[in-house]
Amino acid sequence: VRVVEGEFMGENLRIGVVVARFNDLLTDELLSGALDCFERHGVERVDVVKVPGSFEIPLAAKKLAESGKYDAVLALGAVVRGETKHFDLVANEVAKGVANASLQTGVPVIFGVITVEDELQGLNRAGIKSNKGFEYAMAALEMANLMKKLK
Ligand SMILES: O=c1[nH]c(NC[C@H](O)[C@H](O)[C@H](O)CO)c([N+](=O)[O-])c(=O)[nH]1
Repeated sequence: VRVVEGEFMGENLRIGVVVARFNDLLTDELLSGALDCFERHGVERVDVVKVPGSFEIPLAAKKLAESGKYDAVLALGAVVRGETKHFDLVANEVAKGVANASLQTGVPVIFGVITVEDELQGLNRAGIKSNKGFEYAMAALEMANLMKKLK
């Protein structure tokens, strides 16, 4: 049996990050966790693109992916149901948009958008209990390295 999987080395990788400003109390934490992960794995170059909200992530993510300049793109956002009536609309559109950006370009686009009931749940995922940003960055590293093996 031959198992193919991506390692976590960051040397020679170029990663693009798209982060939404909406709920930046949470997304700033996700971003710092992701940047910490990339730095500690020796990623050579990380470019960060900021967008107003999660709904705008797919367009920016697709632009980065189709530029051919990145081995993987990480999408970071926080959709909080809380006061939002169109929580499901935003969350579903972002998930679909991120998946399409990846499939249409052949570049891994990691779905790092936390969808939570309220701010506290968000904070638990953005630093109190764990930092999902770091975890999503690991997925970006693994997929970037895996793609190089599948070429
Ligand atoms: O990233 C988010 N954007 C949100 N809305 C903004 C949306 O992403 C767009 O930026 C906006 O609709 C303009 O296109 C959110 N809510 O509506 O609650 C949210 O929870 N998270």
